[in-house]
Amino acid sequence: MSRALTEEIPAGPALRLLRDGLRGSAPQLRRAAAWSLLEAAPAAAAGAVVATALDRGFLAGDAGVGLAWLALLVVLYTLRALAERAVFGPLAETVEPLRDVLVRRVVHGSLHHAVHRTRLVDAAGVSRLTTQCDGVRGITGALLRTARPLVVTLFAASAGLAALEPVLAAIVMPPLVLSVGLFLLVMRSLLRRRLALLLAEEGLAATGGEVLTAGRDITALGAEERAQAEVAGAADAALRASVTVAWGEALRLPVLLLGGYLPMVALLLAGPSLVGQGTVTGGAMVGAVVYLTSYLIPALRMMTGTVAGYWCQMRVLLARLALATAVPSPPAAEPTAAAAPPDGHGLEVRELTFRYGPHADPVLRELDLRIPEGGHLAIVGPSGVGKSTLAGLLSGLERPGGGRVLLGGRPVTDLPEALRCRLVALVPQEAYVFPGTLRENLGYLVPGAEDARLERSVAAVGAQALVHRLGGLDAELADPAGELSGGERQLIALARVHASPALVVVLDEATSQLDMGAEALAERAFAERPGTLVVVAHRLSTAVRARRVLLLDGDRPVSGTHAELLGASPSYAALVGHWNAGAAQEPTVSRTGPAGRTADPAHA
Ligand SMILES: Nc1ncnc2c1ncn2[C@@H]1O[C@H](COP(=O)(O)OP(=O)(O)OP(=O)(O)O)[C@@H](O)[C@H]1O
Repeated sequence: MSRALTEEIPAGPALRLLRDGLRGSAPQLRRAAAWSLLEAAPAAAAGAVVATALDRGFLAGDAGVGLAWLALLVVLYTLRALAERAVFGPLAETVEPLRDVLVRRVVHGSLHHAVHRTRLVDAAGVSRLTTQCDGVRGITGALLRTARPLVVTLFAASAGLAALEPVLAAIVMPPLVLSVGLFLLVMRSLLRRRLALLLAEEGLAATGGEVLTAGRDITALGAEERAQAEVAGAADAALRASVTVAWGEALRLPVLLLGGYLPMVALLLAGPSLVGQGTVTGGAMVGAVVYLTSYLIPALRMMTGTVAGYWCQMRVLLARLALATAVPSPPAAEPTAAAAPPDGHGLEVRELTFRYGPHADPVLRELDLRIPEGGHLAIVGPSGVGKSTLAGLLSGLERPGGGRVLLGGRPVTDLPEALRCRLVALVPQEAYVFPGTLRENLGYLVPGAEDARLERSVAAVGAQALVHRLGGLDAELADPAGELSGGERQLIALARVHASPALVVVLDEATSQLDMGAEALAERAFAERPGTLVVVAHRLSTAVRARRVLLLDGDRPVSGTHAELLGASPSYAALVGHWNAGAAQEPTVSRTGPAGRTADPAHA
């Protein structure tokens, strides 16, 4: 087995994931263990009961006594059936929370990778992972149903045999203990071989699937031989892995022979002379055989077969989940730097460079920009030039590839996340309104806020009519995406951020679905709110209202007031011309905007 393969299925994270998933289920597992003791009653007593039934009943010529003792077995098996039934409750209460923990990990990990773009996350991948969570739940349930009674049976039958006749236990136990030890030793290699087979089979299925779906392309490119070689290679690998597993499985035989059949032969060889000498009774001999054949040998067979198989599948699934959901632990912050709050809420961008992939062209290249505390900047530029990217960088959601983004003199991405989320709010174009009451939605960034504060923000951004129509702050939004228009959702998101304590607000086309009047009102509300405001402009009027405008235009970003840029930048003038042409469809844009606020070139 290759080293790479073993590394692909690390045990540590898989076992940690299982431990985390079972952490809250200790009481349920204790309850299941308690029922297991009752379940073990027949395994502990069967040999002794049979021995007594023989010695005192059937062999002593009193069949009634023998039958009475055998009736005790019926009682014990009935108790075991009741215990088996009762154990399902705690088992369900164990495996369901385990599944929930795993699904939460999947969601958390997927969101983390999607947000930080550290891994490609698609719906099919997430759904595959949640199916694997179900797999772990099922196998854990199966393991708890099989491995738990198996262990209990091994101990109970051994103890029963020792109590029945120590001489016979001395014959049976040493090879049995040796075989269990041997199995635990070979289990590791068996597990590795089964894991290798599973991976090889998956590899074969994946290669075969790819070749089948790309059949036309393969024919068009004349790549039949190569495709055939790839499938044949994967099939060979699966075949080799199967042979290795078969050899590994063969190890079960010596384990069974040593632990099960060798004691049986020893009992049969030693039995007649022991019985003849009167060292043991005939009933005890039969009782020992009952322990061995009815409990110990089946338990050994189960341990080396079914349980090992379940455990192997479980390890694979858990390892997959652990790898897929692992998120890097946040870098340790410098203690003093992390503690220092930013000095004010002005933004400064120094030689900022950003690209989405290591080999992609930079979206932003060595950009310099200053937005003083309380400043109001509009970002404009053609589609795809990097406006939203810059908005994400200013908010600290993206980490610069080169250069720095400083908030109050401190790199914005270095701020403790809770502080950054309190200080900076980004409102994207796609407003998110979640199912819940309007109050919960509006107060999401200020938990426990008084209604008056929320209502002030609602009024400021012009959402009163909407809130009134929905039925006030208590109104329940069951399906916001279905029952609210895009513009209405934007109004709620705007009011939510307006009510928040954020000192830096970045609106990324956050008013794009409002009409011009509503947009002007909302922007004025934010301009009048204390703090620094950055608006990615959807319309010319936004740029006109801002104190300063940044035009992103390829490698030559320029900034100034609207009037300055109109005179100095042909690109800006062209953009304005283009906007004006588009605005002819909409109500006229005045120089001061509907809110009557004149752009002030004197303030940056
Ligand atoms: N997650 C991403 N991965 C790779 N490339 C991206 C990603 N997001 C954006 N880009 C690319 O980066 C460039 C800038 O995108 P951005 O969304 O910042 O532009 P924009 O100016 O806001 O565009 P628009 O006005 O159309 O919203 C575009 O070429 C875009 O395709």
